Amino acid sequence: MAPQLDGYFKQVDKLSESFIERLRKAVAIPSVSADDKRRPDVVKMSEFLVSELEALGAHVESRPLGLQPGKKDLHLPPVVVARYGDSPEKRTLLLYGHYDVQPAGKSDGWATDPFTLTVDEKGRMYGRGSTDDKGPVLGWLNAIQAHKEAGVEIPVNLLMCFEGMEEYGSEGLDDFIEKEAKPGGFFEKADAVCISDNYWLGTKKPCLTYGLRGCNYYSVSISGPGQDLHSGLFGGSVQEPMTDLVRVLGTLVDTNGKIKIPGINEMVVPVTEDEKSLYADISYTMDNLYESIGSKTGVYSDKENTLMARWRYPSLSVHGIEGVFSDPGAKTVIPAKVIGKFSIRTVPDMKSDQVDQLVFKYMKDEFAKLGSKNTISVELMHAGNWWVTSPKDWSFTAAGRAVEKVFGVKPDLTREGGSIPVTLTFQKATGKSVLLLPIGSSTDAAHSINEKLDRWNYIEGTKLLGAYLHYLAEEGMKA
Ligand SMILES: C[C@H](N)C(=O)N[C@@H](Cc1c[nH]cn1)C(=O)O
Ligand SMILES: [Zn+2]
Ligand SMILES: [Zn+2]
Repeated sequence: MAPQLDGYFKQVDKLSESFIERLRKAVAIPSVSADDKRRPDVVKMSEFLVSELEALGAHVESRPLGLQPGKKDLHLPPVVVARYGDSPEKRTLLLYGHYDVQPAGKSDGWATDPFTLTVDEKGRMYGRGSTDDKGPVLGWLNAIQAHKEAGVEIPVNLLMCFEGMEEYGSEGLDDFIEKEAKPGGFFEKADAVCISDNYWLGTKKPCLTYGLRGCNYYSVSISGPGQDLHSGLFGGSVQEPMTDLVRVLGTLVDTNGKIKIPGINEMVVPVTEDEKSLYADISYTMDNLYESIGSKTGVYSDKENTLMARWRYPSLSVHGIEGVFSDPGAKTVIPAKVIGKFSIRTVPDMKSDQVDQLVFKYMKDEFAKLGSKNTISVELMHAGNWWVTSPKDWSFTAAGRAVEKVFGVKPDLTREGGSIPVTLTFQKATGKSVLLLPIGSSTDAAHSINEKLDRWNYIEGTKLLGAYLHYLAEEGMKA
């Protein structure tokens, strides 16, 4: 195996500039799933993937998902499914990734245009989607290309599933996966599933991830006046929706992240001594946190509590308010209707529907305490489940060997604070091992301004993804 991998690695290095060009083209397509006006760009991004995969010789299909629930005449972007290799002698790996991105605008504070890949002198490649998740998705395509051009056979069959709504709760994908995993479906032959869509704990040491938090995302809308009002003419004589909203939002969570909604924390499984002992070996320091967040404003001063807060406890974040004055300057307006957005990251054993009921009741009760004549409505916008698995199967072993081969270290075993809604769906629908194999680092600023992927992570990460396929084939023979 080793000489074959050496040929593959050399080819990855040779092709590295073309891989960066591939990422440049992908980042230039603003495939923002949360913005209805950008839907044609999300579709364009799916077409880009189709043409890149076809050029590599894969069998590719663009599958429609129908209309987006709750939206009039707006179609969901297609799921791109592909097959590369179909040998009955080989194991089959199903890859999942997403080609949509979070919203981004220069006015948010980006140093460069978010949809122009900008590479600096240190090899940091800035652009929306560079690390989440266009870079890792293209990493798989790069791995196929480098194998082909090096004349090295890929020792497993590949199935691919790339979606365009992950950043909006993977609308419509659960049913699709369940159907395609059944006999006769596109994913029927999958022996394992691998997802590259999260991040290392630091900047140098790779990790294998065996857990994710879920995410229940809510909107709370408060309205009163029939239109926006002049605060000089009406301030003091009308009840203001914005005042009510900030007061109810302010009751959700305290400064140290404690969720104030009764019943939520009670659903969390207690920490065992065994679990506590796992944290000691993880390579993580408080400086890793400070480097990632760009400040020293963490809640805890030790790594155990910091990691537990990220991985195994729920959190509640307030994200924004629609309908407000948010430009520079001083506008004296009373907004007539405001919509707050917040989400709860869920963990074992929280039940999504029960969380919803607790949230709805709490918001209603807190609003009632204000004695306001305005009206409130709270809705769940989307929800995705948490997922935890055992990191001890053949796929994790294969990935651990690939990390050692490419990076010369044993990977950390981690859980992830973020969410990938369909992970549990893949596990349940296929009944197979699901592994998260990230290539991005803790400083990549996914979802934030100045998102980036380091050239080193992209290229060495492509080597890692390719090497994993070889060790998977080996481990698959033993399993
Ligand atoms: C971890 C993954 N790359 C990611 O960013 N997932 C999103 C998924 C999501 C859930 N609601 C909206 N988007 C996340 O964790 O926020
Ligand atoms: Zn994301
Ligand atoms: Zn992602």
